[in-house]
Amino acid sequence: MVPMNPFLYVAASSLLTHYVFNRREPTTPQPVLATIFAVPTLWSIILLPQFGSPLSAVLFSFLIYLFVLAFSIASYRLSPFHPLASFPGTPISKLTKWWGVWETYEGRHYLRVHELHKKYGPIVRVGPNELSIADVTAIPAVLGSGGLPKGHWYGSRQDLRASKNLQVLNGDAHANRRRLWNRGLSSDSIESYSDIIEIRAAQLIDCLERQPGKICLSSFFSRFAFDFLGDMAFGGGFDLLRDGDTKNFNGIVDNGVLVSNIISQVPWITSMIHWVPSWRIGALALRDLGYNTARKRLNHGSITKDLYYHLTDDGGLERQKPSVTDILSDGTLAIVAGTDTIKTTLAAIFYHLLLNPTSYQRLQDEVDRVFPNSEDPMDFRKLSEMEYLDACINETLRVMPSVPTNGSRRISRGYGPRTIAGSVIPEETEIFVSPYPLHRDPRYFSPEPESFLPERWLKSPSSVSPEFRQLGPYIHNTSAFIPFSYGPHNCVGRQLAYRQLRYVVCLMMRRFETQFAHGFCPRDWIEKACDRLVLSTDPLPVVLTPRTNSTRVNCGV
Ligand code: HEM
Repeated sequence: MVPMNPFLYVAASSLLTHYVFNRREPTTPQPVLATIFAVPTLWSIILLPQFGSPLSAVLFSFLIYLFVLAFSIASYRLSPFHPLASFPGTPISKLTKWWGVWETYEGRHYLRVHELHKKYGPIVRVGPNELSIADVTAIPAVLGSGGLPKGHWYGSRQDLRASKNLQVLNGDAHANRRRLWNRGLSSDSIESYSDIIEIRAAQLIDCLERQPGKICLSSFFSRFAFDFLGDMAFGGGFDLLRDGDTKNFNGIVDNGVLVSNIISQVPWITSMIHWVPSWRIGALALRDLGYNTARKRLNHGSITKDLYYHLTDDGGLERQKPSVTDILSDGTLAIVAGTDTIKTTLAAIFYHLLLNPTSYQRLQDEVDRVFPNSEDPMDFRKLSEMEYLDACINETLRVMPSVPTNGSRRISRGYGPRTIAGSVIPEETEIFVSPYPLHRDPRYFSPEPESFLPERWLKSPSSVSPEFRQLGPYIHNTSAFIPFSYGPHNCVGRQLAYRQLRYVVCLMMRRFETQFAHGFCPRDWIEKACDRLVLSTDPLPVVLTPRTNSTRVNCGV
């Protein structure tokens, strides 16, 4: 029998669709698209006798169905009945994740989330089913061992047609792969990569000495990072300092990570990446760069004990050899994780030092004191004892962590609610614990948490200036300092990163006086830093002047 009131029937099927999707949240677009196409199509056939014209029946069914579905979803998400209703946030963030897509596209997502925390406090609803928590107690509870498994955010980091890389794995599979990475980045392995740091850093200085006038410092840091990573992980192969970025490796990484970062806001569309040509090209180019580089390395076999020597278990320490497809998928991760982070951090260190001449001078003095003879080799042990150098590096990673957001964790269905940072959080909630808002929280870093003040890291009271003490009460909670994340999924390259950063910064300070280039606007540079998982910055134009013995004396040695 034809229904008396077609509106009610179509509307009821919309509400039923919402109920079903709410109970069994789809993780791929296919069931969503199939349902919202199939249900109104069916109604238009049933209602055809009532409307006479097929066009009117189709229009009516689709309009009513989609309108009621959208209305129902929106009302539920904004209603007091939603499981996350008690958590503050803007109406738009409660309503949809598409605001996050836009902000991510613009690269401002990390700044918006920080603003939301400043306005609403430590727990903020940043999506219909997502919270951002900026509270130190959430770090072990969410990211620590015994914390939560990775959330849907990580799904978008995965090429669906390939093996999972280390970053997206969970549980035992992650622990097994991580063991290989741990060996490749253990203290002994890092010791063996020190020669590569020295050679590539010397080549960087050589290149810079040959550049007259204004140069883009970040571009040279990027070349250094690529060349070092290529030698350390794949036994060589990039040589950007020698040839320039002729194959556009930087562009490939930038485009590839932009795509996955946008998709990570709405991970259920990951499989649609292949429907949008520019996304597909960007993602595939990055995947191919990682695959081909790793494949070439595997074909050559292990000549030195590089990272891939350990990832392929050429030392024969595992009961079962890792599979080739798994090893290949880690190639892209190695490139993205080990190049952009170093480039951005080096550029950010110089940016902050140049903006703060007192800090620059104090670091210069320390460098000249520890290495008084400009030709002496730099001993890595001495570098790790340079308190002010580490203070500058840590302060940069605090105010401008090169990974400002981190991936999400999730309370899985069936595991019940969890109490985190004093609040009961229902299951099926995605949770972000991000460095950026934590590092700028006055409860953890004071005085002036938003300012670059390396002195806050100095341990002995005698090294802290009276000016610093006058700024206000001192709070320094390093438990809230997580630029390398925390727990079993933290950065496996942390120690290697410090080694590179210390060496390059110190060598640059020994060899050059650095100034911002004429006309450079520091404010624009920092405001344009975009979150692409790793912060992506504009070029950093500077002028370098080689230091002579007389300038060293003038600098207080
Ligand atoms: C300043 C430099 C660096 C910073 C700030 C940094 C930061 C991070 C962060 C925050 C994560 C966790 C990302 C997530 O939420 O999943 C991570 C993971 C990772 N990083 Fe780094 N990183 C740096 C340098 C490096 C270097 C030099 C390597 C060497 C190749 C490296 C390799 C990795 C790998 C393989 C992972 C994945 C670990 C896992 O999932 O178990 N990183 N890094």
